[in-house]
Amino acid sequence: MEQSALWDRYKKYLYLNNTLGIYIDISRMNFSDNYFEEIKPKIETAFKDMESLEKGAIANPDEKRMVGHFWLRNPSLAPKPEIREEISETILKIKEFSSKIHKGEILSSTGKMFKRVLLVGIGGSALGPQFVANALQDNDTKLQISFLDNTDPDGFDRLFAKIKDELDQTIVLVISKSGGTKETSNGMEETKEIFSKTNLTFSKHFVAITGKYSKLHKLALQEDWLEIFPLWDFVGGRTSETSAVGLLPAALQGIDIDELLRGAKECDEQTRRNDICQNPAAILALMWYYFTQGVGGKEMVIIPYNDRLQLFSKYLQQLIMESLGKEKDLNDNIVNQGIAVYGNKGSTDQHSYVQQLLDGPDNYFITFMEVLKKRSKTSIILEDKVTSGDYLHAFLLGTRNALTKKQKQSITITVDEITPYSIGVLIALYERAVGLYASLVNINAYHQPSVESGKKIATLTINLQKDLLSFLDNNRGKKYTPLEIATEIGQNTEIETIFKTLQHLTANMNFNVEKDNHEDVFSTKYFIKAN
Ligand SMILES: O=P(O)(O)OC[C@H]1O[C@](O)(CO)[C@@H](O)[C@@H]1O
Repeated sequence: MEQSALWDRYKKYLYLNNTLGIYIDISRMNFSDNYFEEIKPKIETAFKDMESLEKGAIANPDEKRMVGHFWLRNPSLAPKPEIREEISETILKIKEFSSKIHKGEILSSTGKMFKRVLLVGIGGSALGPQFVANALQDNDTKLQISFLDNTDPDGFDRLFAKIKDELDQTIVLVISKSGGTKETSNGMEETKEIFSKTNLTFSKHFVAITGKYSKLHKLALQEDWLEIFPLWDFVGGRTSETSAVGLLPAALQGIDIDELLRGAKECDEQTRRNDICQNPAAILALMWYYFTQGVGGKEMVIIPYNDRLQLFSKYLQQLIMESLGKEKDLNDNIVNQGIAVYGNKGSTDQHSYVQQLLDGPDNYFITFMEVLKKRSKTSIILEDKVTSGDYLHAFLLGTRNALTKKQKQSITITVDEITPYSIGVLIALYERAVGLYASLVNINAYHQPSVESGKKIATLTINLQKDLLSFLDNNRGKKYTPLEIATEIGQNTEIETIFKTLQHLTANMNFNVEKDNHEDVFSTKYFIKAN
């Protein structure tokens, strides 16, 4: 398309909202001029689905629960008075608690002011807080934040070494909606251990954010933790950033959570509109739908030209892929829906995978994210009339044009600046776009039926490890090949798992499993020395 025709298309389709401080340019997606008209009946059904969701319909049939993350930023919309009260009370409690921490009215177990937050959580219980911290935390932050979002022992050690001198001034947020996620409970136990090794009373540092009556809730009550904040059934992990999951860590860091909530609330108001061209979430969802033809199997590359948005793609990866990656549609047909999400930041990505985007397979569309205000002070002039921010701007336009020249499609989202408000807007925008897209392709965006399968197999592996350790322990001094062990414990079909578990055990020192090296790795014998 000629440059002048592109400009006409740009003007025709630019979504611009001064209240939200956002522009969405879809002119470089190749939909036809009658696309919105043709798709109207479908998106109108999606609008209706969303409306009933907001009114409290059971939108998650297998889990039999409501989906109400929108109520978190506008409690008056919640369908029941007790929900409204609980949401408002929790926001108040978060603010009061954080203010007491900041003023030193709540002190650590050693009577010191808290300086650090350690967040222990995974998936939706960490990705939002990580994204928001990276976007909004500055040097004047009230409390520095770190994260444990895995069950990697080396990861634990590295982080504990980093914060060990300030452990007595660290507040630990253990976040788990279900209260039973293994990675999180392992992180919690390892953190407790570090506290007790340092002779600190952990309970005076630990705060739980979890569902009522969950295992974690009971434990926090029983061990008399510093505080407990609620999570509700109607908030899914990946849409929990505007619940205590996101608000408490943000408030502790000194981020203005009222502004974050206001951004999300005002974005919800705009994305509730039934006119496609006035609804930024509908515009996004319809672009995704246009590109995937409603059958998925494509890639969405998110490239923000701003370091603060670097974790946005990681955050969206869960929001989009856990919501839209589904085997079956709502009528039980096998559809294998999904859009793969990846990205990092510009212009860094220009020096990484953009080469493939330009020359490789044509199975993706890009969302460029532009932030108009590059800095809060004036910049040095690097060369005649040019600053570093001008280069950031130029690289975005350069890459975008280079891709257009190669017939690659892209959306560009522009925000005025990165503030708690604009971050709230972006979160609500994508939450709603995901919901609308799910309706368009007739899937349930609010369950994750298959994530359990990996967890179940992990449990079987752990049980197998226990069995083989008991066997070696009961036969100390005797040496066995993996196959002999498998036969002895009656698990011949699990030979590969047994082989890999033996390799894992001998590489670690915990249970004294040793091996006699043999040149045929499968004939190597394993044993525990006799006492
Ligand atoms: O907050 P929880 O219950 O610990 O769950 C953590 C994450 O695990 C999942 O349930 C699935 O892996 C995610 O949906 C969720 O965000």
